[in-house]
Amino acid sequence: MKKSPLPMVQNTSSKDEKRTKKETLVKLLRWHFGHQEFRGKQLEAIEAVLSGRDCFCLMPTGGGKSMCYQIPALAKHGIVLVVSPLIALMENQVMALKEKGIAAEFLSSTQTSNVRNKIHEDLDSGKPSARLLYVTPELIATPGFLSKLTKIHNRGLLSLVAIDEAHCISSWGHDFRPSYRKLSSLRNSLPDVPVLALTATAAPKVQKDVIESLCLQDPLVLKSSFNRQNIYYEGGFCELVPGMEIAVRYKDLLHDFYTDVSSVLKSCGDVCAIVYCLERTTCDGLSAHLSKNGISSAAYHAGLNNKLRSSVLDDWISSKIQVVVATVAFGYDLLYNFKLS
Ligand SMILES: Nc1ncnc2c1ncn2[C@@H]1O[C@H](COP(=O)(O)OP(=O)(O)OP(=O)(O)O)[C@@H](O)[C@H]1O
Repeated sequence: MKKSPLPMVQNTSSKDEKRTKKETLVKLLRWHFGHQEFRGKQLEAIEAVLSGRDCFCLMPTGGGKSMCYQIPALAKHGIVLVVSPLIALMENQVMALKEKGIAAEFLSSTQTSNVRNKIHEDLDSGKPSARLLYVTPELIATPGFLSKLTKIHNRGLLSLVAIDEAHCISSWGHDFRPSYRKLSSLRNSLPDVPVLALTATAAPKVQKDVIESLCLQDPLVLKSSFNRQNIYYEGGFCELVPGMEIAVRYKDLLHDFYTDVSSVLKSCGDVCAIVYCLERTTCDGLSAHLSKNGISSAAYHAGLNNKLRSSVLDDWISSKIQVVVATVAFGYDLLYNFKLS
């Protein structure tokens, strides 16, 4: 169902008007997304970009980063351009927005030329219906697309550029993507469009690199707390605390961490689990220990060939095995190669 539009935010400055602005934004949040209040630094980020200021926003995974550009798309005339590293993520977000009656599109090589042409026609029209346009950094790097963006901007129709997973721009980050570095061309071509960089990667080196590479000007830097209420830090060896979902224990204080992991898993019952380790040899050793103790498990790391990795992943997803003992290669493959792309 398509909802009728709510009032746009006006560019005003007095205290009363500021309150009205906030109320309007909260109304948009409730009306379109059904959330009662903004979380963490969302409102600050939204207000910053709506006032035309660049913003660097650090929020934990699942912290609600997308709201920081989705609300501005509804609050202001024009299009919000969202740069996202994964087609699967773009597709998911666009689908979810369309279900809420919000006009959003993505452009990717996976679409038929018919679909792409329709989106381009909409963008070329003086009054595009799309409020959010999701694209990959590779598309931004093409001269044709950049000149299209410039035309949209010259018609006063580009309100914000949001760079999701902005840590991909930094070679210090864990997901470096060379095409992200070319995003600096956006600042040159669209000098007065505010840029919002969003990431969950907290390293100061990465933050500095993102801000410099994107040529953010006097950005508002926002950092949400990464403290999770459901994570409990233990001083020594003890049992999982009732009501707490996760307990953190110091490995060095444990007599035998293989045995400890094994008994924690057993106490959790018939649940599936991922145990992350820093080294491949630890994955192999711990997985063998768990299997010997009656917990069906397999190791997963970059030292195994693709076929074996894929079959471990399938076995875990289909619950044939209960536990995967993995290096970070597991999360990366899951997201980028096998199931979600
Ligand atoms: N103000 C809010 N109140 C309640 N729920 C919210 C609020 N903002 C966002 N959410 C919900 O939080 C969840 C995570 O949001 P979102 O996907 O934007 O997080 P994210 O920070 O982009 O995560 P990721 O790092 O995985 O990309 C979603 O289900 C979203 O609807």
